[in-house]
Amino acid sequence: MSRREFFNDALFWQGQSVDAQERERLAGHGAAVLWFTGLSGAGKSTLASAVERRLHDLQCRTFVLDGDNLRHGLCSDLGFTAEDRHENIRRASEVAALFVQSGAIVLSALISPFAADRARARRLVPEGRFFEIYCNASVVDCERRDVKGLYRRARSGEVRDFSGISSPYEAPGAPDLVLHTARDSVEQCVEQVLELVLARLGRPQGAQPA
Ligand SMILES: Nc1ncnc2c1ncn2[C@@H]1O[C@H](COP(=O)(O)OS(=O)(=O)O)[C@@H](OP(=O)(O)O)[C@H]1O
Ligand SMILES: Nc1ncnc2c1ncn2[C@@H]1O[C@H](COP(=O)(O)OP(=O)(O)O)[C@@H](O)[C@H]1O
Repeated sequence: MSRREFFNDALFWQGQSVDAQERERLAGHGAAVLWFTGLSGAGKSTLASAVERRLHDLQCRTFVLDGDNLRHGLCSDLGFTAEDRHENIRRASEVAALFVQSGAIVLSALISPFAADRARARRLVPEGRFFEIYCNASVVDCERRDVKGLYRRARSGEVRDFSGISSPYEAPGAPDLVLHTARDSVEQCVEQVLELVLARLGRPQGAQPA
């Protein structure tokens, strides 16, 4: 990046004015947040990593944010009370915004049960760069999968404050995309995500419509 490009980027991110042409050029880089939300077991991690693989094939730079890399480090002091979840999502949102500034596509795979927290995450990135992707699978469907055995432990009371059972999950009212993960296959859901992202951000060279 030249000094001029760097300077313009800095102005852009400080919210100061750059001329329209320059803004257009900056908007041309593919940075964005794909914010997957849904119950535990709804398919967020599976889809975030499958979409990430496809984006790598398109030479996009990506970063996945999920419980594994956040709750073991940056958020290791947090549990699952509403207060701790607000803070978890606040930190994740700030990290996502930083990665967007670096030009990456961030794929967030957190339950993020509260609409207000997701709305704040959206506000931290430039307009049109945040995609709320609702992995829509019911408690019944997720419990049937019970990928990690957590539903069973939540039903027995061993795990407390469990989303969808003993802690609320606010489904998105107007998400950018709804994936019916108990109806459609992983491959079908991945195609739906890519279609949305490529349509809104523009196709990197070599990307073909599905
Ligand atoms: N009480 C309770 N409720 C929900 N989830 C629980 C709980 N305890 C542990 N886990 C595991 O933690 C993962 C969810 O962490 P998140 O950071 O995504 O949660 S949140 O966004 O702050 O609500 C979640 O991961 P996923 O299953 O991938 O969603 C669970 O494996
Ligand atoms: N369309 C689909 N999208 C995502 N996952 C699916 C789909 N169909 C079946 N699955 C399965 O559901 C499970 C979802 O688990 P996971 O991705 O860990 O969910 P989450 O990250 O939301 O907790 C996986 O075992 C996955 O193979």
